[in-house]
Amino acid sequence: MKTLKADIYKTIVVKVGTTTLVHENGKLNIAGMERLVRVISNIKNSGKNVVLVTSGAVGTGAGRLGIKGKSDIRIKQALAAVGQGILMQFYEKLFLEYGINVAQILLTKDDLENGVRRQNAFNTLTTLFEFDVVPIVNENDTIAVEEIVYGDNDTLAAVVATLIDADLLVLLSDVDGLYTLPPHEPGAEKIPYVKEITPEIEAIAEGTYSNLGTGGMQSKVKAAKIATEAGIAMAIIGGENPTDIYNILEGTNCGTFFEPKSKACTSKKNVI
Ligand SMILES: Nc1ncnc2c1ncn2[C@@H]1O[C@H](COP(=O)(O)OP(=O)(O)O)[C@@H](O)[C@H]1O
Ligand SMILES: N[C@@H](CCC(=O)OP(=O)(O)O)C(=O)O
Repeated sequence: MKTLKADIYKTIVVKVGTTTLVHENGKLNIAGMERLVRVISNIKNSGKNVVLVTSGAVGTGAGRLGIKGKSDIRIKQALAAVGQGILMQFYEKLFLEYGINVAQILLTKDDLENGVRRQNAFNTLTTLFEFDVVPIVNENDTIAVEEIVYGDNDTLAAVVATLIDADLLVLLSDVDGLYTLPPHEPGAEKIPYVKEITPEIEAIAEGTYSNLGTGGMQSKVKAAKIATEAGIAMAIIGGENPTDIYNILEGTNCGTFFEPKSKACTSKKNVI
């Protein structure tokens, strides 16, 4: 099935979830990260702007310190502070193998809703594009509590995509799309194309989460709503096969594709 024409995607936000980056034991999935970095580097070399929104700081920190099970917010913040550096060190090493420069950007909800800070985030991201750098974004977990937290990077990625007026948002997860039921349940079937996010689509996203992930499918559908309403196409694909991003860029459907509303009908949110 065909989706949209490839060359319309000039600016792409790729979000990768903890489940793709970190093994169940908290150690980094080196092969998974290498595959992802190779694909992003190649897309960057083809002349596109790419932002990588990465999760995995809490999971990586927990693996390094040997902390198991679900933790409260204070512990998670400390684990994220440990894990973020480990993640960035790894990304730095892998991207450099392909000659790609990266930058770390840590944001909170407050930053993206406040006019001056939002403008500064926009300026930094777009200037990094001018320098051909891949910005690597995560939530600033140290200070992101309750009122100012997105809590899941799916929403953060969608808001970043609207900030920079991206053309495409791709979410990589441990599941290769949105299913009619939680995917381990009998009879669950993948939904390849979502033309409109109806209450029925929102309802099927409520369900179980993986052990490591945060928002589950619910936050991915919420992200799709934010993105498509801003005229940005979105896809959910399996994190094990990041080369599927090429298929989406070529207009071939894989995973679940969410059709964007017409950009002409949406306001440009980055004009401040
Ligand atoms: N209808 C559904 N379709 C697909 N996945 C679902 C559905 N309902 C619940 N899920 C769960 O959502 C999980 C993916 O979200 P999450 O754990 O947050 O992963 P990630 O770390 O990739 O963001 C899957 O492991 C799956 O079990
Ligand atoms: N900021 C957190 C990410 C939380 C999150 O959204 O995780 P996930 O559901 O795996 O994308 C971290 O780096 O661990």
